[in-house]
Amino acid sequence: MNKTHSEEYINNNQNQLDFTFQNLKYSIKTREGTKEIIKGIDGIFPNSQVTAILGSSGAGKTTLLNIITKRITKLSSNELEGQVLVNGQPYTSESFSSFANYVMQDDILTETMTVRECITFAANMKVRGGQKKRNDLVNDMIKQLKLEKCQNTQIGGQFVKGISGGERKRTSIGFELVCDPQSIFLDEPTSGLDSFNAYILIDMLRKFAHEKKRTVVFTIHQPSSEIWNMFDRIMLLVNGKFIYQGSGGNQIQKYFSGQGFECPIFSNPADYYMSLMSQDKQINVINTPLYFKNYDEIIKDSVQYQINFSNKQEIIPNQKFIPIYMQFYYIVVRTIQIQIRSPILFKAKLGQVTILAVFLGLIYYQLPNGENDPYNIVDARNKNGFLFFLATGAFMESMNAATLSFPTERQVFLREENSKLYKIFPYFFGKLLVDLVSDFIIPIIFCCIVYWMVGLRNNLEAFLFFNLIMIILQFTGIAAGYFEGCLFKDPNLAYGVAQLITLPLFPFSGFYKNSGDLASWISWVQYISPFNYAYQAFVRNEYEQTYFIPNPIEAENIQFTKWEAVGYLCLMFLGYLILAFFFLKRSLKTLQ
Ligand SMILES: Nc1ncnc2c1ncn2[C@@H]1O[C@H](COP(=O)(O)OP(=O)(O)OP(=O)(O)O)[C@@H](O)[C@H]1O
Repeated sequence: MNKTHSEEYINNNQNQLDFTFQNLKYSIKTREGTKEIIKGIDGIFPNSQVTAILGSSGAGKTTLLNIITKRITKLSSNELEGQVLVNGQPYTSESFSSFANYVMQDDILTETMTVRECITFAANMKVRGGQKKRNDLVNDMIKQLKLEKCQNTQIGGQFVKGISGGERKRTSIGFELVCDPQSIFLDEPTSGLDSFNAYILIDMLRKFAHEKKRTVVFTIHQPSSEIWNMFDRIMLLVNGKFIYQGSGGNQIQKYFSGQGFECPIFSNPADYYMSLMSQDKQINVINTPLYFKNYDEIIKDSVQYQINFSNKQEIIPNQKFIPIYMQFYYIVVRTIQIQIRSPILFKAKLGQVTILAVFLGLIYYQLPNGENDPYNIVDARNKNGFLFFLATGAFMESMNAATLSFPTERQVFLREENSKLYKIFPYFFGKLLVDLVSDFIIPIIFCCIVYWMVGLRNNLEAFLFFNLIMIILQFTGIAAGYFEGCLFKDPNLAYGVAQLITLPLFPFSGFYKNSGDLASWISWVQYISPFNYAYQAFVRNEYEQTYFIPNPIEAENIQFTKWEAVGYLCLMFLGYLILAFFFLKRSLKTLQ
């Protein structure tokens, strides 16, 4: 062997992963008591093989997969015991994602993205190398999964019809497989697929295992006999314990026929063994202890032997985070794509703002500036009412929209975070950047209409400062919305609580009640009210030069300069963002 070949041999060997588990027990605490789900089992998922886990519903297949993939960890509400290793080494959920991927039962994908864009996003986030390499991988994956016809169709969801359930499942698989992980775990990958497409998929996974020496493990219900014959290794699980673990094909048939459970000719072995495992039949309930006894006597030692001699080579993970700035870039590009795909949202906002601006402009049309009647308190009060309306309306409008943003994307975010596609920092700030930029134009349009219609101070500097206040106010609203959205996972709850937290701050704006008249025990609230700072900035900006006597700046007890007020709004913006980031980080949990 020359040097290159020997290096390649070592690398290939190091990339072959054997997952082993010993004395694995898992139980959960319920109101009725402790429920044992996995009952002290040993096993091995060898590299270069396809392992299928079968069992009746509720046998513990998904739970076993969730434990091996580190989606289940020890909590106060459960008990988890035993050793789970890869190549003889323990691993964490973080390190798992550097050499393995997991396709869960639920296909959580971004609804407005197309099939190709979804798979490309995963490739961009996890595959190192040039764009050409990534494009080739994506093209290959689309071809292998037979997704060519729908590659440019949006995933779709509750409101938009998109791809079919089977195509969705295959896209989910492509999303994980495109990164060429050293091992892949799949929970019921064939559910929703017709028998032909199920066959194609398992064949593809088999080639992936055999040709690339990858570890492939999945749970499966009702495989056809053609699919059954493709399994290298089969695990049969009944009530959290194995009744068989070993090679597929003739060997499993020999094992069971040796015990008097002969699979009838011309019947599908999978159906036959599933019928043996069903706990709905009385005869199986009677036979189950016998299955376990035979397993302990005939199979257990050989599994132990395989575990002892499993691959112990050092692992060289092949999936690493791309640099943070690249993660940020791809998040930004995707968020823009999502926003462009929902032009209705932007148009609705634009329409709403324009109509509102004209409406307000008509109601407050050309308010007097006090030149002809400086003592007219009603005129000054009308103008203040308008400024107060802006201070609250602009904030609430942007906050409400932003409140829904995180909860509605939560599942996708958790799924991608669990797959370690990106870190929370680029996700959060990538989204924020797009939201801020797209919301930049709206307040400017609003100001251009309303400022001159209402007849506010006829001065360019005052007009520009008015725009600045509106922009900062909208940004603060977005940050407040992020905070409330990160606090709750349910969009409706987040929206409701946002109103509950914000509405009580209205009276502390200085308009409804003069800030100098607030009782001392409650007057501190004005300092956490964004409406107070916005209202003060608007009033200062408008009445810096005025004919009104007394000057409303004094009458309204305005304490801050306009720059100070805007500065405090900026601080609130930062404060909300820090809180939002903290709660988003805290909300991270392992998807099971
Ligand atoms: N958090 C939980 N709380 C209560 N019971 C649970 C919990 N998680 C799992 N179980 C129970 O554990 C058992 C095994 O669940 P699991 O999802 O692993 O079964 P499964 O073999 O994958 O079933 P299926 O084929 O129907 O998906 C079931 O009886 C399930 O109800």
